[in-house]
Amino acid sequence: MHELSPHELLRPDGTLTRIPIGTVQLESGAEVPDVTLAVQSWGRLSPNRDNVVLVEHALTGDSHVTGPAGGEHPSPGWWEGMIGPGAPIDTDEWCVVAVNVLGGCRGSTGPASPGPDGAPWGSRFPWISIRDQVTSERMLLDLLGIDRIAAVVGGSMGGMRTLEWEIEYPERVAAALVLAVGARATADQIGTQTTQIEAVRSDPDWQGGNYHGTGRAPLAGLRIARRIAHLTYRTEHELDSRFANSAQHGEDPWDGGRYSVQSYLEHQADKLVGRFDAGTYVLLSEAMNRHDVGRGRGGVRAALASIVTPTIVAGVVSDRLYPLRLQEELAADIPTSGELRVLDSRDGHDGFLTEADGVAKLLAETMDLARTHR
Ligand SMILES: N[C@@H](CCO)C(=O)O
Repeated sequence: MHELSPHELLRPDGTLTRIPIGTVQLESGAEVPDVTLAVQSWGRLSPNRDNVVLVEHALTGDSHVTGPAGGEHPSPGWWEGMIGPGAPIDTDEWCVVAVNVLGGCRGSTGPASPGPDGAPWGSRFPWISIRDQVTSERMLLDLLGIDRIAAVVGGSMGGMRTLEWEIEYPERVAAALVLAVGARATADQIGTQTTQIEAVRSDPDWQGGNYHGTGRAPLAGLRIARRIAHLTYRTEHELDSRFANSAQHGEDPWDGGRYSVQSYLEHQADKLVGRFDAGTYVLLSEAMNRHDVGRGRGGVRAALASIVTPTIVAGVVSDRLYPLRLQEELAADIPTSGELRVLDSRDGHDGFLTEADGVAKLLAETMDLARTHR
C-alpha cells in the first residue's frame, strides 16, 4: 500500500486524521504500545516543512481548535477565530497542527481505547507525565519529517507542553507563547485536582477504573469534579455579578429548587460528561499534578534558564488557579522572554479561552517572532 506523505497526512481543511506513531516510552519506564494520535491541521505544509505551528490544548480541549460542532466534534473549536486565512495565525502562511494528547479521549490512545488484548485499557493504562505527552508529539513530528516548528502555543495544560517543548527540544522550536500556566504545579492546584480525582474515584461506578464496556460509568463523580474545577476557572466577582444569590428561573432553593449558579455549574458539568471520559480526566489531572519543568534538570530556575526560544509569557489578571505571580516567575527566569503580557479579564483562568481580542494580539505577536526566527 502507498504510504501517505506528510503533505497528505496533514490535511489543509481541519479534517481529523488518526496517525499511528508506534510505542511511546514513558518517563516512568513503562511503555504504551500502538499509540495513535488524533491530529487536525489547517493550511498547507510548505515544501521544506518549516511553517508548522503547534497549538496545544488544555485539560478538556482537543484537536478541534477551530471549526463548527458536528460529526466527530461535540463542540465548536475552542479558539474560534484564531486560525484561518487572514486570522492571527494566518493559514495562508502557516500550517497549524493540533494533536489530542496521549491519554486523551478525543481520538488519541487513552484509557478508553482498546489495550493490547483488545479490551479497554481502563486502569491498566500506565500513568503519564506532561513530558510523555510531548514525547508522543515529537514522535509524530519525526514521522512527518518536521525538524523545526515555527511556533508552539498553548494555555494551561497546553502551556505546560509548550514549556516542555522549549526545554526538551531547544533546537526544534523557533518561537513560543506560554499562557496562563506556571513552571510547576502549586499546592493549590494539586489540592483542587486531587479533590476532583477523589470525586471521580469515589463514584461506585468507577469500578477501579475498569468501567469501560460495563454499561456504567462514574458520571456523577465526573460531574462533581467539573463543578469544583469550573469554580477555579472563573472568579468570585464574575460569578457574583452574574448570579448573586438568585434562584434559578422557576425554582425555589428554599423548597428543593436550585440557585442559578448551581444550575450554571450543573450545565457545565452535563456538557463535559457528554463528551469526556472520566479515566482520561483522572489520568490528565494526575499528569498536571506532576508538572514540574525542574524535575531532573537541577530545579525550576535552571530549567527555565536553559530556554533559548524567543518566548512570550502571558497571564490573565484575575486568574486564581494560575495566578499572575507564576507567569511573573516565568517571564523573569526565561532569558529569551520579553516583558510579561497581561490579559485584562474578569473571567479568571478561562480568560485564555474567552478573551478573543487579547489572545489574538498575543498570537499575532508570536507569529511575528516565528517569522523572524524560523
Ligand atoms: N476550561 C479549561 C480549563 C483548564 O485549562 C479546560 O476545561 O480545559
